[in-house]
Amino acid sequence: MGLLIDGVWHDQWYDTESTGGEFVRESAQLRDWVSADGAPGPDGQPGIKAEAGRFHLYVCLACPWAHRTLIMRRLKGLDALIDVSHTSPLMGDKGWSYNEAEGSSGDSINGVSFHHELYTLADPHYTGRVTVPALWDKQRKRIVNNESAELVRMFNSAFDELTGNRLDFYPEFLRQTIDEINADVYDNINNGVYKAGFASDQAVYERHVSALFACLDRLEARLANHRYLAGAWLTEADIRLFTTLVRFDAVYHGHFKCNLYRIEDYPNLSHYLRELYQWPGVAETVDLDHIQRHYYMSHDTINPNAIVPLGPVLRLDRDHDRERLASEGVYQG
Ligand SMILES: N[C@@H](CCC(=O)N[C@@H](CS)C(=O)NCC(=O)O)C(=O)O
Repeated sequence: MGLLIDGVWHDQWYDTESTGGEFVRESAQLRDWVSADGAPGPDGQPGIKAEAGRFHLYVCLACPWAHRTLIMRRLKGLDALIDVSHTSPLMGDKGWSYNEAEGSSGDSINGVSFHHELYTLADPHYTGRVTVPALWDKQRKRIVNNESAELVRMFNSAFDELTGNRLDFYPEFLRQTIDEINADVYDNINNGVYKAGFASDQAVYERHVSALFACLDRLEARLANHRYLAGAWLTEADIRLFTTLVRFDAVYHGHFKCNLYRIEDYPNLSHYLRELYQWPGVAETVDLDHIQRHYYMSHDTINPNAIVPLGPVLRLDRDHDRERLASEGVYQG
């Protein structure tokens, strides 16, 4: 675990002392945008034209942010257009590695041993955290974008002409609802588990765990009469919630002490989780072995002996009862 300062790697745990025990996530810095015609991104980010075979996705299979991009890649039929390398699940003192002996795929594009080398290949003076996912441009030999929320949006539409896949996970008529849900879910759940788990102060931990479970209660109520978060359509909001839910009972409940309840204890959330897990293509993106090994073996301030628990047994392929609610599936643009 560490970061680059002026292109030099420093092994350093998150600094929660200067923030009163709070984990504060740094914003992603690389924000160029892949679009169908090379047009700029929605906030004016420099655009790059979508092309088959030009981009490579670097992920860690354990990472919930990277997992969003892997699901979108699969559901949008991009597997043949965007190839992938995955890191070792273990994040050691040099950060993410491509050590095949530990379960990485290796880096088939640049042949680097450590993920931070990709950041300094294009910018030898890079300063900041070195994160997955990262989308690599083979032509310009640099990371295009390292913000998963934006990669999800690009994958949703930029390659449609090339794939013929018109599934729209962010349809115009649902955007306001999706944006509102995303904001709540990001702050209290996706990032909420990290704010609880990395807190180094009792009161800070308690505040974030309380906010997390208050949000889970809101979602549980919503899912009583909505098949998906935005209603009858499956959208990116569901994909973004799924990657945290699927890690919850296996990791966040124990390792991050988010343990008032398990997802299994919520009737609607647990059945919803199983429906999404069983959605064609999704289960193949879930690697619970990498997920558990990553968290329990990479955070030595939290779990110094790096013992990985044997349970829980999740059985995500059990039946679910979500058919009782109306579904429109994914909107076709
Ligand atoms: N905003 C980024 C966050 C990505 C992120 O924090 N990834 C974690 C893995 S789960 C990471 O690489 N952390 C390394 C670090 O913080 O040093 C995104 O959503 O893409």
